Amino acid sequence: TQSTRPQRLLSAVQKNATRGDPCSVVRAIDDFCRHKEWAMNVGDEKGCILDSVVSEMNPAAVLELGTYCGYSTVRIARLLPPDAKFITLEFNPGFAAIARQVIAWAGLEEKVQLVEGASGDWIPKIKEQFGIKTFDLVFLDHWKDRYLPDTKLMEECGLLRKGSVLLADNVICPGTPDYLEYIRSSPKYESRYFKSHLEYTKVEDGLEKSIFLG
Ligand SMILES: Nc1ncnc2c1ncn2CCCCCNC(=O)c1cc(-c2ccc(F)cc2)cc(O)c1O
Ligand SMILES: [Mg+2]
Repeated sequence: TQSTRPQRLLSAVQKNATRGDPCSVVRAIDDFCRHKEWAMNVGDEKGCILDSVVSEMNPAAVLELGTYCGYSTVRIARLLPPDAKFITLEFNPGFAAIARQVIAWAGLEEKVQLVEGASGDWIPKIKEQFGIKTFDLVFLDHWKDRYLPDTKLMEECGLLRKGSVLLADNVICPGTPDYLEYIRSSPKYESRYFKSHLEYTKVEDGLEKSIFLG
């Protein structure tokens, strides 16, 4: 049977990366996506911006919306302190199955809790299910028309505290116009745009970093 792109990406990791070495997993995926098949990972250029935000925050609790193959999951988890809580939500079971194996190849399965389901269903249950009060960092990389409703939902569920950071991928391409309009005009957030490029291309894209002011 025909393999899927995530399956071919996983094969490239298993062939070219060293077990237990997150950086070699990141490099293997970037090489595969740049030279063999494009895939919608945050990529190396925006990934460095993600790294700097994670390192600067040293977060105790992180939420990722949209795991895909686990590329950004590995980038984030490799930088977290040992007792940090990291939840990543993936809607597509096929993607989740690949991501689990990519995360395991990197040796980071102990640091990540991959939950299968839709963000809108899970966000209201996170507090009770995972014993998390608030998130220090949320990385939004799922359906672009879910960024705004899910941000409002996280506010309503009390998952954000003064200083929580939302980092949103793809605010230019594919674009999240309603989210940008809200977050940049809301007095509850202080926002900054990090100009970059769509992963593995010359097309403009960027990350929007927004600090919740409470
Ligand atoms: N837990 C959950 N809840 C709700 N939805 C959930 C979910 N978990 C997953 N999804 C469903 C998200 C599916 C993938 C989202 N990402 C994207 O759609 C995406 C697309 C591009 C792209 C750009 C230019 C092009 F020409 C083509 C594609 C680039 C990116 O960096 C992207 O992140
Ligand atoms: Mg993305």
